Amino acid sequence: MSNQLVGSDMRNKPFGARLRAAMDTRGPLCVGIDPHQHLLDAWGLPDTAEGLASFTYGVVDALADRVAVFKPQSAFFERFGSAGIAVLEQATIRLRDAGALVIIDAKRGDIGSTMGGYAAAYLAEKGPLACDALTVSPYLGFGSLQPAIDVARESGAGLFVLALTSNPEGPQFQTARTADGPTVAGAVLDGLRGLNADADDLGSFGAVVGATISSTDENLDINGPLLAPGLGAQGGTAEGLTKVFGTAVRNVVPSSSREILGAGPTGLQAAADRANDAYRTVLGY
Ligand SMILES: O=c1ccn([C@@H]2O[C@H](COP(=O)(O)O)[C@@H](O)[C@H]2O)c(=O)[nH]1
Repeated sequence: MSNQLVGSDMRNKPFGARLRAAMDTRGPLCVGIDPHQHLLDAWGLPDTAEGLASFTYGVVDALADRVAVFKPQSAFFERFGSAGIAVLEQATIRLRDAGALVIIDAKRGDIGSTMGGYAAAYLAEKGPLACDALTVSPYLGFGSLQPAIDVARESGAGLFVLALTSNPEGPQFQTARTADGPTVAGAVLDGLRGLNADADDLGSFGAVVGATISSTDENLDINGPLLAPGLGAQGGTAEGLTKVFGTAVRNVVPSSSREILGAGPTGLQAAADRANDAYRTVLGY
């Protein structure tokens, strides 16, 4: 597989352009790296920072040059304190060096001045956990994300803002109406549409929309990527993506963690290739 698609020649392009190029070349699959305790057990690894490292680097070595996008789940690295964060840091560097894109799933969200701290850690070009994109939470107000938006624009990174999450509790807040009329999710999508208005093909500011939501009346045409977790273990299917995303389906980044990781170290490549083929067909790659 080629390492060139998002390699050094593309690092100066905005996240959206790099994402489109990576998905065009390697297929749309995003592999979630979620080292659950039960998966460490299943892989015959101890529930320690060393076990975490073997698991994570096993995924990196098997898939870094054949999958376009990876989404490490920060919670499972934080579980091991600084030693776990060091593994996340190393894995991110190795994946990016192999030409893959890394979305760190940390769902950060705070008052604007504090968002600047998160942006410096994850989104600034030389940040200690510099990645291609970060998941963020808009529940302190869409405007509270501005410092992260500013840093992302400057460094060419991207953001994925929670809109319609895959968990059954999500609608309690996300489908509630704001004082201005749209739902909370609708207001998030409107904000993203504005941020991506000038982007050529795919903007760098995406939404998280679960593959499990079955359908929505919200307008998902935001000229930006739509990160779709919830596939496999949570019940979402490749075929169901067309129903959820309609005309925006080509901008979907289908993300699957346990379904792929559960194949074990020797089954990873076949599981990823199988999933990628299924998503290629449905998303039109
Ligand atoms: O709405 C959301 C947002 C994020 N996630 C995260 O994605 C993975 C899903 O893991 P699976 O094993 O493929 O179910 C996990 O890290 C979640 O925190 C989500 O599921 N839904």
